[in-house]
Amino acid sequence: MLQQVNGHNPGSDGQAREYLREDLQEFLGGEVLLYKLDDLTRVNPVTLETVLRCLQARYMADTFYTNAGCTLVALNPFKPVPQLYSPELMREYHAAPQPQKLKPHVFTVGEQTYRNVKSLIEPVNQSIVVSGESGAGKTWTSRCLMKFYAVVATSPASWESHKIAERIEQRILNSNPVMEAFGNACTLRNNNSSRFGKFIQLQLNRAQQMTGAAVQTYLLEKTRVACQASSERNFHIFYQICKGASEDERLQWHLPEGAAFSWLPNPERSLEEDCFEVTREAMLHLGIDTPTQNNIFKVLAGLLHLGNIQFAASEDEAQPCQPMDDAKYSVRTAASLLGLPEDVLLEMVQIRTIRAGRQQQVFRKPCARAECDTRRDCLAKLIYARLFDWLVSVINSSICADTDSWTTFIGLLDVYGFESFPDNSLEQLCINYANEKLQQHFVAHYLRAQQEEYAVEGLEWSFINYQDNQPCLDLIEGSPISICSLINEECRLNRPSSAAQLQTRIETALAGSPCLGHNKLSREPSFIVVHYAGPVRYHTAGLVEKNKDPIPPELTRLLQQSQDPLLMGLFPTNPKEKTQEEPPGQSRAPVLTVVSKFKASLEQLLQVLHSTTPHYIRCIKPNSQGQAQTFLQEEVLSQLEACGLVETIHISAAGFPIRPSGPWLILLLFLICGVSFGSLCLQRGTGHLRWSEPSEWCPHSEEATLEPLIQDILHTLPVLTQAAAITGDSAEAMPAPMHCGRTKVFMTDSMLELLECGRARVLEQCARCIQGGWRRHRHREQERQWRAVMLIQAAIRSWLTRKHIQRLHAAATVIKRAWQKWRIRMACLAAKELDGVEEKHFSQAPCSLSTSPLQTRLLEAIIRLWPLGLVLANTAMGVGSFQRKLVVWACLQLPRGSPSSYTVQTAQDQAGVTSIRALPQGSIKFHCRKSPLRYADICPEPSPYSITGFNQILLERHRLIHVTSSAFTGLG
Ligand SMILES: Nc1ncnc2c1ncn2[C@@H]1O[C@H](COP(=O)(O)OP(=O)(O)OP(=O)(O)O)[C@@H](O)[C@H]1O
Repeated sequence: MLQQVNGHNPGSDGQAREYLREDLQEFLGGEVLLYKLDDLTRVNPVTLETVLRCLQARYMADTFYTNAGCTLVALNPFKPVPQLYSPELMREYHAAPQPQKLKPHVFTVGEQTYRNVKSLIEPVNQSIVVSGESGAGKTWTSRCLMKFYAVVATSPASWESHKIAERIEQRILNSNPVMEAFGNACTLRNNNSSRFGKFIQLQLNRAQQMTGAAVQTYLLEKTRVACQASSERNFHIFYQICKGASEDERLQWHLPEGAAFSWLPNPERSLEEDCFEVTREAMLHLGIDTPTQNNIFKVLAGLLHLGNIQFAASEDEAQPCQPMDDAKYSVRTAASLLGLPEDVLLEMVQIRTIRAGRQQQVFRKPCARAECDTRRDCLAKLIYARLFDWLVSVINSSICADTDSWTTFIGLLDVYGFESFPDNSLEQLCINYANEKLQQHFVAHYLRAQQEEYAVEGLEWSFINYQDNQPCLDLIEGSPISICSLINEECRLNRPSSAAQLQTRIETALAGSPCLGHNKLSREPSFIVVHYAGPVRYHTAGLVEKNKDPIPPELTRLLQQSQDPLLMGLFPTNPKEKTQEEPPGQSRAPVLTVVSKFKASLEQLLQVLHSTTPHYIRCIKPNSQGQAQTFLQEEVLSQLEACGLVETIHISAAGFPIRPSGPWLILLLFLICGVSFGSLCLQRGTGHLRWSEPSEWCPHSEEATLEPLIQDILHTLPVLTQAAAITGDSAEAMPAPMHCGRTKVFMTDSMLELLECGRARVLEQCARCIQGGWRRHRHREQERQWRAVMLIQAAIRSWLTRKHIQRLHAAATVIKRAWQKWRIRMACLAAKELDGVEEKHFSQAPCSLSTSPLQTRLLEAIIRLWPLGLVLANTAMGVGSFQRKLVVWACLQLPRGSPSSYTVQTAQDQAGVTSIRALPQGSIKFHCRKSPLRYADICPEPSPYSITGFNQILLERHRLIHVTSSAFTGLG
């Protein structure tokens, strides 16, 4: 046995009951804090009582959302909880890595669907089915979801596109108050009850931004325009115009303050939905300008006056019934507001036109008082239904995106809740039929399909009983005989319908159905249908007429004569348009009854739902009085029973209710076991893995490949489990079950959690590995770049140095030239400094000497004796100036070229040589202390001389003679 419900083998009934009682006591009396249980699958045992107690505990702790496996249970708080729906919270759920780990919320469902669309795993389109009884909070929930998508599915790309997206979202949100004003009404169960069903398709583009929306409506309860149950009200819009119109508008629309209208019951009740300004504002945003709005409200005022036309019974059948005295004003006003001639309007209501015979001769038959009332009501219903449809089309044209601008959608289905009144008719039958269909979708999609799949896949599964409503659906819509088919047949038979006859037909033809009942004590003809949400008794009186919904053709023709611009648009005089109002015999098309039209639209809706991944939100009404903090167990219990929540939890808890968010499992298998991506694909909604090419399916080969793969994972599990236990990731250290079917892998939520942990670890390792590799690569790259930078720097430096040296050379040349000039000048100056007398003689001597070979020889002889010569030259006595010079010249071996290349200075007043100077020998060299390379830290070799040349002082009196160069350090 693979699964056991609540952990027990179904043994004997008594024993099982005993176990259950013990479990129940243990659970309820135990330490478990019920309000902390976010998921009802953790309730143990799963019974109505435990589920109820858990929901109650959470409700009293102001926790309104609870997971129940695949379903979200939403309890109506009946009080404002603004912090629960703030944009910040929406963003928090949107940004959360795993929104499922946050507290259960309608935003979790919203985010999950949004991520599913993003993941692009088939089926990409999503739908959210919001169900529950009237007043449970379906419309509120849908509104919340729309606001959520308006916040999260916006375009952050550019300011302009953001503005466009904002405008679209605003329009989509503005459609709510308009549709609620025209389609909602205050009923006994809900002050703002939707009197129509709607499917809102939120259209997303490739970037998953909301680009538009489309609204599909179902079965507006148009009878409410002319007939309201006691303590109920007409559609909100009538009260809005009566309460919110300005003085001018009141005059125009003939709505004086405090005026009584028979179709406006309970006007004294003030609701927050009566806000006329909100509706007008929203209409304006949707592109309905003020003149058109005024036209609409004028027509609605006309309908209110039409309702005040009461007829007096005619004593003569041949004479038409006349309106009562006080109704004449109403006839006049209604006619003027509807743009119709007063007499024609009255005549059309009073007199029926009959066509008979082959020539289609026209006969006029005055109607009885009741029929006059019916025709009047029919006129009002016809106008209101057309107006509502027109409004929906205007809304759609305002919010709908071009077909090529959106690729995916999220559908929100908000249909009227299950209804059961003391007096139920065709409207309730249709509403409850729709609810049965949706329940069937849930049962088929989730409860039955999942269990059947386990069987097909070869898993051992102990089937859980659930309430399958298929027999009920068979009773209502089945083929060949069902309630719908019988009612339709009555319509086609074109005979006076009898309520008793219809009851008998239904009872006889459908006697075998387990869902058909009959209250023998009831005197009124009726039948009982045992719906999944409980038995409902439907009265057969008027059922066939309502199903026919006959619209006398003369009424349509009347409205085609209207001079009112709005009615002219609603009732065009288009001969091509063939409606069901055409007299029988002129059209061969089968008569479209209300039931057949509704059935067709439901089928269409179900087709859409089947093509999407469904998500379910069950709204629960904690009490029928609409009071906060009041949890009435009995009322909630009946709702839990009705929606089969306990069965859902059973299957979710015991089964494999994985709802993965993306291709994580494939990735995990790929990482852990090396499976290629192509070989597996994930089937969303069920959370099952299957092979990607079912056409090439070969069970044996597949099993052969899949089985070891799964075994590998199962072997990895203990490791994962231990790691999870160490890190405290998962509370349960026991390996969770995972099973391999023929073509799919099945696993539970805890298993999913475990695998998620393993995947996170593997991904972390991979990330580290990638990071290491990347760092190494980056380091190498940086080194390469560093070297290149050095090279470039060196090249630039050497270029700069070359440039600098060239500049220095140029400068040196300039300096050299200047120096040479200066030296010559200095030499001249130096020469002038010397003793002038001897100079004159002496200056010629070298020239003569230089030319005389004798002198040359003499000099060569003396040259070796220069030290002695110097001494002689230095003696003050006995040696003349010229001789002294000669001796010095000879001793020092001074060059013989230019006579100005040396000077011998003598003192005038003193004997002897004062100084001997020579002009610089050789070239001037500049040495710098620092390298001209800009950044190089290189010092030149220290040089003993900074500058050579200039004056060589060979002999200086009063000092020692240095035959070395004087240092001119300052010139460096
Ligand atoms: N989450 C919520 N927070 C606060 N109030 C809520 C919430 N949900 C519902 N309500 C209250 O309950 C009322 C009924 O809710 P709503 O109109 O959504 O019910 P419904 O299921 O759509 O009913 P119907 O089928 O008749 O249209 C709302 O007008 C609102 O006052």
